[in-house]
Amino acid sequence: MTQLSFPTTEQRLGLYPVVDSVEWIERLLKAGVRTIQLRIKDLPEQAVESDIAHAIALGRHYQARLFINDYWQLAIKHRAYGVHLGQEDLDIADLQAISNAQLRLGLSTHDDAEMDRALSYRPSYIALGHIFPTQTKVMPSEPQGIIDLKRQVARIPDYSTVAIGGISIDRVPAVLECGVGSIAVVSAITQAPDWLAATDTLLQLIENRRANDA
Ligand SMILES: Cc1ncc(COP(=O)(O)OP(=O)(O)O)c(N)n1
Ligand SMILES: Cc1ncsc1CCOP(=O)(O)O
Ligand SMILES: [Mg+2]
Repeated sequence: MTQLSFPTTEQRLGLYPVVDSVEWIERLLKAGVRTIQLRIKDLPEQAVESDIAHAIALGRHYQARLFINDYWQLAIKHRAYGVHLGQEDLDIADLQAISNAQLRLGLSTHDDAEMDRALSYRPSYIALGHIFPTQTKVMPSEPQGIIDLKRQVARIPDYSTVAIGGISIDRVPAVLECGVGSIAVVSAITQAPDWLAATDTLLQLIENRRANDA
């Protein structure tokens, strides 16, 4: 087997919205977001291919870092910037194919053992979480919390890291204090009464820049 190797990505990926439609991808790219994930769950490949292809084309147009969740074959086929996989996905995905295609790889971790496993693949980034309780995904484990996040980020100071799970705007300063390079959010944007205002505030807090008026 050839050695697995994945391209690096920025150590600080900044604000990282995770969304479930091309409409959200387009409006957030227009607003100035530059790291983003399309996360469509549990549909057959043929039902999602055109949305995935469209999202990847938009990512390219806006020169953004567009990650595809789960659907790694389609991400390879349409040449996405990167793929995000969880621990269960690792059991079935062909990492060699992702490496051969030179897509960036992001991996989820929930504890030290999962981080050790993830590090053995030398991915482009490591996601940590869920940090706080979340309504967006049913989680089998307890939230990690801030103290564990800080300890785990300190374990891998040279890695690109992403915190996810229950991160509301008011929790962002405490999460940034942990030294993490990126904050992934779903509901802080998609459930906000004013998504553009929320995106603007998150960009200011995390990247020290303003959103474009959409
Ligand atoms: C940035 C980021 N972190 C974690 C996840 C969760 O991935 P996974 O554990 O595979 O769960 P699903 O998202 O597939 O339900 C993520 N998508 N993005
Ligand atoms: C996909 C995912 N993986 C771990 S937590 C989570 C959902 C995060 O959503 P929210 O930001 O709304 O808590
Ligand atoms: Mg997954």
